[in-house]
Amino acid sequence: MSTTGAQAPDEFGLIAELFAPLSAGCPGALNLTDDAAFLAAEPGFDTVATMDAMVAGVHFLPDDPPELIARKLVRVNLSDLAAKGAVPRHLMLAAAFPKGTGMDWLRAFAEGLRQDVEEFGVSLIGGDTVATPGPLTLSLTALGRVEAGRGLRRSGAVPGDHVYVSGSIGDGALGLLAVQGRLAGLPPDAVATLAGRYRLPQPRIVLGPALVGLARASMDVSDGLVQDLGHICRVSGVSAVIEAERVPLSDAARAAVAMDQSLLALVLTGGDDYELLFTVPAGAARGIESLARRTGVALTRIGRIEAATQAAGVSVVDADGVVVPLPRGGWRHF
Ligand SMILES: Nc1ncnc2c1ncn2[C@@H]1O[C@H](COP(=O)(O)OP(=O)(O)O)[C@@H](O)[C@H]1O
Ligand SMILES: Cc1ncc(C[n+]2csc(CCOP(=O)(O)OP(=O)(O)O)c2C)c(N)n1
Ligand SMILES: [Mg+2]
Ligand SMILES: [Mg+2]
Ligand SMILES: [Mg+2]
Repeated sequence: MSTTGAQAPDEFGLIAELFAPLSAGCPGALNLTDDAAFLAAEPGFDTVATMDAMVAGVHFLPDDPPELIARKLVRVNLSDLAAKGAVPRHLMLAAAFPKGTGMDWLRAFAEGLRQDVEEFGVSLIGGDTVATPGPLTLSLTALGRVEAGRGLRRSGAVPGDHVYVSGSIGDGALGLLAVQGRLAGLPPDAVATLAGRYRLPQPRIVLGPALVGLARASMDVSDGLVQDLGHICRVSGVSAVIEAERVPLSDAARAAVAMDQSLLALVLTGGDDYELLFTVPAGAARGIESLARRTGVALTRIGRIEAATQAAGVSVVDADGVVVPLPRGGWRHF
């Protein structure tokens, strides 16, 4: 690689050394030496395309480890593909690195990408690399495939459906508090677990495709459980009730809420979960149980779909059926 010094990246050397090896699984990417990549259309499949951006200070902390920033970027996108029932195939990365970013940082970032490209069996087929006077800004496009016409949508929930969520809710939002040192009093192993869930979400890439033909509506939880279920409700023309005590909490999150009850609202609305939220007909409970066993992912019924009441009407009720007041449903950038 031609650089003017060990720590001075050069745009084309960077692409050749750090990113081109990640394209190896896709011959049409031409080793990242052309204007664009060529992807053969696959008969019988729909291509599913999604894009999420991440900005330092907004989605992660500027001094988070570069490997984990890269892997979180991959995972938040694969989470969207999983939510559509799609199997991930290709990634495209637009990266705006702050001027002065050193080669060590960039190598570590590419190493994180490499780990997840390998783990999830995808290829980096293109992108763009620029320098910015602003904060680190990353955008990833993820392409996947699903049997034609069978992809899962946010629309399709009907009154009487049961609402399910995968894994546990609230760890990501609590994890941000953990990495900021704002969960003093929590045992160190719980702090570490929550921090890990914030920095390295686990996209449900096996569960998502297995929900095809089973879920009536599906999305991933990124902004916050309540707000995101509101999106399903709005496009499905229904409302929903979440029973707060049914929402699955990890042991670490349970310990945090036991320490400070006010954290329950953060669990329900804080986001950064990257779990799947879906509805199924009431009679599908056995199918869901066996799916949970097969995938090893906990699937918990947290509520029900009802006829539309108000716009995006999601209410959260406690064990006595009393509405739990929440200041907001989830994260909003604006
Ligand atoms: N700047 C944009 N240009 C085009 N489409 C966008 C833009 N921002 C968001 N979208 C689209 O709006 C929809 C909702 O986006 P978003 O709330 O970010 O979904 P998610 O939380 O799953 O990433 C998606 O279909 C997304 O592709
Ligand atoms: C440093 C930091 N502050 C705050 C948050 C909380 N946060 C920022 S964006 C966001 C929502 C998810 O990001 P978004 O860009 O909306 O992704 P999408 O919903 O499009 O998948 C959350 C919960 C965070 N992850 N990191
Ligand atoms: Mg998005
Ligand atoms: Mg999503
Ligand atoms: Mg969002």
